[in-house]
Amino acid sequence: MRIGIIGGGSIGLLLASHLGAVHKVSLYVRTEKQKKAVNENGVICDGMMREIKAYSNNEQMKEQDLLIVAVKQYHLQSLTLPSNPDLLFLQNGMTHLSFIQHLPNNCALGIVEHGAMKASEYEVFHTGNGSIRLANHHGKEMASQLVDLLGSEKFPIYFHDDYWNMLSEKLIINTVINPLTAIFKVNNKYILENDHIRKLAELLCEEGSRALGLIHEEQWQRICRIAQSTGENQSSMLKDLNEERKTEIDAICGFILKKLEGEAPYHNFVIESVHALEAINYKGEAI
Ligand SMILES: NC(=O)C1=CN([C@@H]2O[C@H](COP(=O)(O)OP(=O)(O)OC[C@H]3O[C@@H](n4cnc5c(N)ncnc54)[C@H](OP(=O)(O)O)[C@@H]3O)[C@@H](O)[C@H]2O)C=CC1
Ligand SMILES: CC(C)(CO)C(=O)C(=O)O
Repeated sequence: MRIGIIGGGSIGLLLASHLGAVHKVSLYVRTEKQKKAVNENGVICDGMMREIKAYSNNEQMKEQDLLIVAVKQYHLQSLTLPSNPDLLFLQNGMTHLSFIQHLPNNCALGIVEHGAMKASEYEVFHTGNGSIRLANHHGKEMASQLVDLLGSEKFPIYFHDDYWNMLSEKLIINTVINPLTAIFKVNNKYILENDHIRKLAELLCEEGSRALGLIHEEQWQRICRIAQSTGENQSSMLKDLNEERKTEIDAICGFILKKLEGEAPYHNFVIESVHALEAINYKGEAI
């Protein structure tokens, strides 16, 4: 299968390395510097090199059977996607649903439960072993076929029959753990270990569950399990702030706030707080 991966970040490089073992993978990047680096060095994941061809956006994109979109939510609008290949979107959050709904392509969605950290233009570390879940969105149903074609024992991929449930169950985790760990600059386990952060986490969980039609008590138990199992990790939002990048706060917490028509005071507070931290980074005011 000819697979194009758009975005040579942590997830794009991780996927290129794993899927490149079996499929013809092309990596679409937006800088000449990264294109040159990948074409000269391949993609290296945990020290293992895989030869991958990198292209600038749009070069031969329409010849791919499948395009996997691995850019951040806030970069989706910058993409020009050809109308024929099947598309698979892997973003955290849920604001991409409005972007996807108008696309003429067959579209599927996925959630990534791996941890990955980009170390250079062509190198990535697989920091948390997990799985990927896929569900159909619109057009020809392709998710179960992709599960069979792309999954392996080492890199498991599972089918989910309801994209809304699949994304909601990931979103509720991110809307609680990510902003609090980013604001307080703590690893995930502090959601449980610090009584004050825990109280705020429960309040965010209540708002998030209400917005998504999920049962609060069940979701709180899931969040506790994930905060424990990923206890030593930095959340992706904390990493974004530490590396002075924009965060996905609007795609994650902003989706909940919009669903509740602004009636979510704790979400409102964390959204403004994370934007304040982004602005402090941006202006170089951090102390
Ligand atoms: N990292 C992780 O462990 C996990 C990430 N996710 C989700 O996966 C998605 C991707 O995350 P992640 O890989 O970490 O993000 P990164 O920021 O590491 O990578 C995103 C990449 O997209 C590239 N990009 C942006 N715009 C374009 C464009 N127009 N054309 C081509 N490339 C473009 C960026 O390029 P440039 O470098 O030039 O800016 C960057 O390399 C996010 O929604 C995230 O929430 C989900 C679970 C875990
Ligand atoms: C599950 C969790 C919170 C792990 O860190 C995550 O998905 C993230 O950091 O974005």
